[in-house]
Amino acid sequence: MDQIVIIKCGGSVLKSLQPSFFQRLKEMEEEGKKIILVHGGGPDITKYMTALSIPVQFIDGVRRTSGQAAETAEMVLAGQLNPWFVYQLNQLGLKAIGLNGNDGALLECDYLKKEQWGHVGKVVSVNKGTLTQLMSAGFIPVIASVSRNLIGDILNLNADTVAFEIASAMEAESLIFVTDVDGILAEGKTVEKATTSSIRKLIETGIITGGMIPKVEAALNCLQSKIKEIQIVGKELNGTLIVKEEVFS
Ligand SMILES: Nc1ncnc2c1ncn2[C@@H]1O[C@H](COP(=O)(O)OP(=O)(O)O)[C@@H](O)[C@H]1O
Ligand SMILES: CC(=O)N[C@@H](CCC(=O)OP(=O)(O)O)C(=O)O
Repeated sequence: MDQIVIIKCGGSVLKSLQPSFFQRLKEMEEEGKKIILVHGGGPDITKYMTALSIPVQFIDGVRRTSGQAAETAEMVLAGQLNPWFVYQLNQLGLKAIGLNGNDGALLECDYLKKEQWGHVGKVVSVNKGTLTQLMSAGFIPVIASVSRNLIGDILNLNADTVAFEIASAMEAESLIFVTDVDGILAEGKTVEKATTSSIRKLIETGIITGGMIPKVEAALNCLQSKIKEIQIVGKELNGTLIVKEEVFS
């Protein structure tokens, strides 16, 4: 079976991805790996919300999303960043195709908890067929983390969570989170290897906060599924490897 690699690019880093990143994608393709890209766009959504005087609120790295905030998220993610990213990839000779959760009925979504989070969505199911057909035709799917539910309400999806859901549904071999820091940092240094218990401790002690929380939670969920390799890395692709608890004999 094809080895599938999911790469999630955070909004924090999307616009400053380096040639080495795109080169690595090409190498992975040459190695016969199938790539799926997922992207966020938190900073740009915040920028446009601020310009439109829409209040911005994050709780543990997840945006509380009003109806207007959801409209902004859809405009920015599916209307602007996704075409921009697809364009960059195509320019470099990678055959990319842009999708949001609606395209090819890719993501079935519903409200996470409307009274608490507003228009934040959760992924109910992933349409594997949409992705496998595109990949068989030689495309790299590039997925924006926004979708609509069955009655057409816009749902803002955290891109780290979407990356995990896609990785899990596609039985991916690895999931790589690319962000604006070289992995999980503690006392100013990269934690090279993290396990469930070390991550829990770093959250409890307030070392992991904000936007790193959805990432490590997605990583911990990956450890429960069959995904073998999970990394959180910076632009140069150096960072933290997340592994199951080490067994000491
Ligand atoms: N222990 C930690 N190590 C590294 N980054 C952390 C940590 N705790 C919080 N963060 C924050 O998480 C941010 C990355 O998350 P986020 O801004 O949501 O990025 P992205 O847009 O890539 O998803 C870092 O820039 C940093 O400010
Ligand atoms: C519900 C929720 O938090 N949605 C995110 C979607 C974008 C995202 O996840 O962007 P990053 O990858 O840059 O963090 C948001 O509104 O910021």
